Amino acid sequence: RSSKNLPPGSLGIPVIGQSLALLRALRANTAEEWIEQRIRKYGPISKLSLFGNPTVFIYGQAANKFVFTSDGNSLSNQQNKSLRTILGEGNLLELSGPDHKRVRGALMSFLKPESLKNYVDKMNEEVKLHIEKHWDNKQEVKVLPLMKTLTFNIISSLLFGVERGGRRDKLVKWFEEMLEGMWSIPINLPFTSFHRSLGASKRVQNMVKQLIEEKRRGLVENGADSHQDLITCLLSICDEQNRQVMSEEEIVNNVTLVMTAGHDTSSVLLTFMMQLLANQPTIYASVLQEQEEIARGKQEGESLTWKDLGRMKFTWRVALETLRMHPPIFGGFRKAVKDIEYDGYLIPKGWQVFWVTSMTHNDEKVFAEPFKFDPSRFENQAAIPPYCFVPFGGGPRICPGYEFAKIETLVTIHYLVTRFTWELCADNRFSRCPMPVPTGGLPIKIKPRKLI
Ligand code: HEM
Repeated sequence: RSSKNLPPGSLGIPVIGQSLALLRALRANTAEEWIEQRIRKYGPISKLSLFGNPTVFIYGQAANKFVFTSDGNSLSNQQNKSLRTILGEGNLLELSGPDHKRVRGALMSFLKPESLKNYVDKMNEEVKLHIEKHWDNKQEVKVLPLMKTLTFNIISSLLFGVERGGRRDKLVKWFEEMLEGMWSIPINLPFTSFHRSLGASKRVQNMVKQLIEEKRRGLVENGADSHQDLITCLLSICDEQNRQVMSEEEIVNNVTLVMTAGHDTSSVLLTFMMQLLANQPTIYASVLQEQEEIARGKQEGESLTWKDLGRMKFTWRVALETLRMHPPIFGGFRKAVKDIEYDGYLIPKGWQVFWVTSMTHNDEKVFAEPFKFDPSRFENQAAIPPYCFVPFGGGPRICPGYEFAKIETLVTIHYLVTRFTWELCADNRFSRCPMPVPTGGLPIKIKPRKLI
């Protein structure tokens, strides 16, 4: 045991600790203040108890670097038990060392920009169909639920090759049931939400197994394109001995993870972009100008291309600034694999380490006037100190869906901005559950617009 002391703070009431206080603050959207208060009381490093585990909260550039770059020998990934059971033990979040590298490498072979650039057309088609079905001829829409539908459909089509129809409808229903219990207490009794979620997860996983079988047949019998979707791609990746790099169970677990990790996050980003654009007329005008220039160069019905996305520089800066101010992921946990000394204190083996995204995002030493919406901060991203802008995390576990999220965001905003004008019907408040949810799911009044 180290001679260092534990950080200041209290572990609170057994089991419950400070979990309810944090959850209450998240729901009231005062979690940042709640954390500021802790810092004023205990300083930059403090102990508390969250979700049944003793925890050390740390923040700032050095803390982020420590969390994101520590290898599995000092900090391992720490997910709650419900999430782990529902997604399955072979999901990337549970893996470390060579297994993490192997599975992540396989996922990246589909999610890297060089592969994804071939799917802009497909993304484009999903977005246009979504707008025809849910936005055209409407006066009022709720943005968040629609963005969830859209991002789910994009994932179904691009990653699983499940197109519109009965199968996709079933998948979305089970998937939503599965999500409900992911952050629940892991008690498996017939009336608990964890139990319902586990049942839904079985159905989702069975469908993925069925898909795997179909894709395997497609590859063997019909010589299908190995890059037609994520599942086919994962089935085709082999090592030097020609053995499949990922087991079937790993494919099932990771396909379910990607569905979960890529769905809410992107829909939250799109929703807050719509809100911020409605509140920022000058920025909205610049986004519109950029998008109209691209739209004017297109024939009727012509799809956006990878090159077009490369020209949407200002729009992407707006997305980055939205992520700075409203990061979908509030923060996360790691687990100390051994006793660790950090900043003069002891983090004992088995304790959690808690990091919070907005601590550096709202730090005026890093981002001047942090509460001002200013996309120009991202004109020179290299000037932002490392480990300070972390909506996608950092280090070896940095979000592998970054490029996927970027493409779907740019394509969606292109069509929404060029085809509609909108005004907000509710206030700008939101709560976190744990993703940010704006009042009423962000209802807006929309009007169609023509290209000028
Ligand atoms: C705006 C959209 C998104 C945001 C803000 C976001 C944020 C994050 C963050 C913060 C992490 C790291 C968590 C940690 O270090 O503990 C992460 C990991 C991950 N994300 Fe995303 N994400 C987004 C979109 C996506 C998409 C579209 C996909 C899939 C297509 C995806 C798949 C994943 C996966 C698989 C991991 C785990 C990586 C690992 O452990 O190595 N994400 N994401």
